[in-house]
Amino acid sequence: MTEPLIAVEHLGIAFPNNQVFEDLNFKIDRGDFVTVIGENGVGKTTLIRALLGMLKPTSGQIKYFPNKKATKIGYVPQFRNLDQEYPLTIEDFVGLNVHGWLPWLTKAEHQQVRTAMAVTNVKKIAQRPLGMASGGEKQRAYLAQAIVEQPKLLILDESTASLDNEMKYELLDLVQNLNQTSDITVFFVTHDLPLAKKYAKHYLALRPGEQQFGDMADMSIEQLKEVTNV
Ligand SMILES: Nc1ncnc2c1ncn2[C@@H]1O[C@H](COP(=O)(O)OP(=O)(O)OP(=O)(O)O)[C@@H](O)[C@H]1O
Repeated sequence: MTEPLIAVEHLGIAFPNNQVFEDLNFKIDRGDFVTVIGENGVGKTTLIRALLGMLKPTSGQIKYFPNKKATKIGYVPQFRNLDQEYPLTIEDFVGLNVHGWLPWLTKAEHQQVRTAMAVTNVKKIAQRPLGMASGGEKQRAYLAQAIVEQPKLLILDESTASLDNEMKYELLDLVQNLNQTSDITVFFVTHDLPLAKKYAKHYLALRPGEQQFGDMADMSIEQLKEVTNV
């Protein structure tokens, strides 16, 4: 049996007076494209924070293969409009996620930034201040920033919410391309079931106190709705 990228085993997470997860179990295989669906407040963001190592489980564990350090994670947040005055260019913004030894970017690191911009289709607008970019361009810049250090896992946290249809599909086409060509495993949190159905290979449906993990091919959109509604 091949090793997964991440295994979540008997995970429990509790806040004061709120047990979000009690016994959550699933695996993310290398190369997978997993969508996470569930009602508001069921714990999707909490799960992301735990995967990123920002929240300590109250029980159970998250195992990273071969180890946590080698399992670099890129993160694309939900779209929020940045101020037009936001001064950094798209190229500067993507470069923020390069953590080299020197305080400035080396030639190789500049090349890394250019590669990330090329595959996310923002290279032509590299010198545009990020605040002046359109919604879709901003999300593509976030995607470029998330992949610039070649993560193994890319987490999309409702990254397509508030984008219009064309931009949503454009962003997810790029993500699918990265998934298929660059050894990037995708963990996509969304409320958009048609989008999840089109791109994901597996789904993780969260409900209070239970979860269901399965093949997306086996599920219709109606069935996806059923497994997430309480
Ligand atoms: N730091 C915290 N302290 C206390 N309770 C919290 C904290 N963070 C989240 N919660 C609670 O944990 C539960 C899960 O929240 P979470 O944000 O993970 O849900 P979600 O599925 O991402 O929701 P949404 O779809 O609305 O984004 C909620 O009841 C929330 O109020």
